[in-house]
Amino acid sequence: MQLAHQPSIWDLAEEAALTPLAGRVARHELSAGAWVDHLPGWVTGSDEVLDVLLGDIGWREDRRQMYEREVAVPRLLRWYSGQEELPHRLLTDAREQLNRHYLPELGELFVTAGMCLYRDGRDSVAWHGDRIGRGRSADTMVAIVSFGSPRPLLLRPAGGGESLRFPLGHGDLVVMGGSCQRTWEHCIPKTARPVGPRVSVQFRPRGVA
Ligand SMILES: O=C(O)CCC(=O)C(=O)O
Ligand SMILES: [Fe+2]
Repeated sequence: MQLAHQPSIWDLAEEAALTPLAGRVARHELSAGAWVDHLPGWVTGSDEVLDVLLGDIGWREDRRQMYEREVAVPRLLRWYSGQEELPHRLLTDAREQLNRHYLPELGELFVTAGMCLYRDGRDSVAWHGDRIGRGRSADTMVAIVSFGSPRPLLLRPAGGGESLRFPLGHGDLVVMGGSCQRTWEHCIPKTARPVGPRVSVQFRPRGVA
């Protein structure tokens, strides 16, 4: 006699998938030719992706050049050059779908994947633009897919001003485009609220960081 199939956690976990971008992603025009596209819930079934990202994928502490000086960055980093296979096929599919959607406007491909792990509310990144490389002088795009605990991405005009707040939850997409890296700054502020880990995956064209 065969035993009845016991449901396991794998039967309950929803398989990670992408939802369509076209006609659903909302564009927010900022000043000076900068814009932000936002699509909450772009990825469904994100738990299995987060599980992989929170595993041993080679996270390391890093230092990064910001504001013309080197500052300690309170978060862990993992960089994928574009040659190296990404740790979950959903991320490879995500880059492909972003390329199909944005290529006509961007004129080149998203290649690299920079990943940041914010272990808790004490991890953060200070106000900055992604201005190492071509983002300093030319329009470009940085596409961010967020997994895990929601954290807000704040944007303000470079040099200061009122800030805009984009909540980034599990499976959400935000794309910073146009002059955003030159004329605006962004940050992930610290929070005293008890928050779990968050992983940000940022796709950029070659030569933008
Ligand atoms: O955590 C994020 O989503 C943003 C990270 C970021 O701005 C950066 O690493 O340049
Ligand atoms: Fe950034």
